[in-house]
Amino acid sequence: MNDSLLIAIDGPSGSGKSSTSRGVAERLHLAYLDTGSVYRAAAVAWLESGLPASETQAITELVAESVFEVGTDPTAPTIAVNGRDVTDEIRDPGVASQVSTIATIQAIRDIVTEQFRQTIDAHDRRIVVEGRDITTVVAPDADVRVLLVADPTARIARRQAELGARADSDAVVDQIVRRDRDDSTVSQFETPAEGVTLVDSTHLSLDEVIDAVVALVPQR
Ligand SMILES: Nc1ncnc2c1ncn2[C@@H]1O[C@H](COP(=O)(O)OP(=O)(O)O)[C@@H](O)[C@H]1O
Ligand SMILES: Nc1ccn([C@H]2C[C@H](O)[C@@H](COP(=O)(O)OP(=O)(O)O)O2)c(=O)n1
Repeated sequence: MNDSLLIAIDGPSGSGKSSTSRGVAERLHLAYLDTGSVYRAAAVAWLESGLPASETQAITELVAESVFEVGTDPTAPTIAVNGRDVTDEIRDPGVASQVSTIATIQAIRDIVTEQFRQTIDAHDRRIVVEGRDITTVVAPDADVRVLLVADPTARIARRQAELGARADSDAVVDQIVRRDRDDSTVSQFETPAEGVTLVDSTHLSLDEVIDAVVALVPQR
């Protein structure tokens, strides 16, 4: 019997991918892979290196030589690069504002995509994977494929609420609107690809979104 259950969730920044994916993984006892955390950890390594953004070849080599370790427990996801835990550091606004430089280098996408597929296989394809190109590139053959969207105003408000006192309005808008624009030059996460279910979370609670995704799991 094939009991794989691979759930792919894509969407723009602040649409609720991480919260939803973690909730679905917990409910269905699946592992959880936050692919964005790897792009963010690669950005941490690059920013530390001091290489200019124009040095794409050297940045690609740096990422190729880096070792990423992703903790896939949905209750406590972690990310380390070259043996250093950067779980908290990857959320710094300075990383969020620069990460698209990494994410728009196609050679880097190819390297990490291969690593994501290895992680999926290492979990016998019982995993929820979230990002921007999971339904289209990383795992287009997933059992459940969802594009999770929400109005930009809702996404900005959510991110501001999350950052609380740390929130700088201009920076939050930049991280949502400008970053999505940059990221969408390399991934298609604004309209659902064929076979992908669109879920709009603008007026749904987190529990309702989790219910909507769980309801898509094929019964066998
Ligand atoms: N359906 C929802 N309704 C209200 N707030 C939500 C919902 N889903 C997520 N959030 C909140 O919005 C913020 C961004 O969610 P997150 O899961 O980090 O989004 P993403 O991974 O897509 O960037 C978090 O603070 C989260 O708690
Ligand atoms: N599969 C993926 C995952 C993330 N990315 C890019 C897009 C973002 O700029 C960064 C960080 O992604 P992340 O999902 O952590 O971003 P948000 O939390 O949604 O704001 O990586 C990507 O290009 N492809």
